[in-house]
Amino acid sequence: MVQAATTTNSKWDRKRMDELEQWVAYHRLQAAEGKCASYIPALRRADPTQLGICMIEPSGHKITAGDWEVPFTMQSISKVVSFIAACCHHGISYVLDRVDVEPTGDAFNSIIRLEMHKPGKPFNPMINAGAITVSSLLPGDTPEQKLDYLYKIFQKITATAPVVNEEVFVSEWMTSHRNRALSHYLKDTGYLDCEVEEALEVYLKQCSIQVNTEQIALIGLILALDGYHPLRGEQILPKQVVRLAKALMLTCGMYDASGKFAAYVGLPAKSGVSGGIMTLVPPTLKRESPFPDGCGIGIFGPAIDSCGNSVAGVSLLKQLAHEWDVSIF
Ligand SMILES: NC(=O)CC[C@H](N)C(=O)O
Repeated sequence: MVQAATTTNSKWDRKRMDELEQWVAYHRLQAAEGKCASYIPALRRADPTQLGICMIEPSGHKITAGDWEVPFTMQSISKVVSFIAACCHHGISYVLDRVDVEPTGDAFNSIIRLEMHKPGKPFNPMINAGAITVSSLLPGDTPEQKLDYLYKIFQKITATAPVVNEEVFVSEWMTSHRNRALSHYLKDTGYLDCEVEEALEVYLKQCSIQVNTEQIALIGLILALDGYHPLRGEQILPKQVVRLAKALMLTCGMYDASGKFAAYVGLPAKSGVSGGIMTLVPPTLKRESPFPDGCGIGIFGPAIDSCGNSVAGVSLLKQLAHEWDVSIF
């Protein structure tokens, strides 16, 4: 049985919470530098001044600050879960025959490299082209069956049944011309395992799964522990698959800002255009670390920058990584 994450009140904990609250109050102001995504009409209405964070340790202990309970859609954070799901079913080499593991330095929805390189294999599963290929690889003959496989993995990690935000899904489905173009191109070059509209339905529904920072932090925690679920006391995902996913998060997870994020924060992370960021601190031998046993981190701050990353979220993470010395490097 999965225990609910708990909140304790030790002195040390109070200190970490107080620091986090102060940082959230400060970095919330940075949101003015960004804007809520507007190319998906339903995301336009988010409150750009919101910022929240949840951190979960292997004990289930939770540290939170700001707007951590606000629901948002996973968007590209879901790409990590679908990549893991496809690898769990097919094995790593089958998936990597169809999507590469190289960063692009281009925008997340860029189409340019598909035609510039032969064969037109998508560069990595964290950009839209690669993620749509991965969604098409999920097992099942229909979008429902493919999503069902993905939902089961989501549920195993978070102990909650995924809920798709239909409004966000429909809003993107109706306007997804670029993703449709990418999907047609992938179909033409043989990198789609089902029909265009089916792959798109799976991809856009997985992007529309509604979460809050706690669920995102929980997924991050399982990744930090190489697939081990400490609250279930069980290895729920294969170690090699999780390690590969983390390498991809580090090199490609923040799109064309992944290099800067690795340099200034130093943690594997994945962002989404709704303003979510999933990141994690692996267990460390440095016992003076505030998180020696590791932790998962979920962030929500809907004002994003030109790369599609939460402005306030990234700036909060820079301070947190610096002050608490949690970079993996
Ligand atoms: N960066 C993102 O979060 C992109 C996800 C979004 N659903 C899209 O395909 O455009």
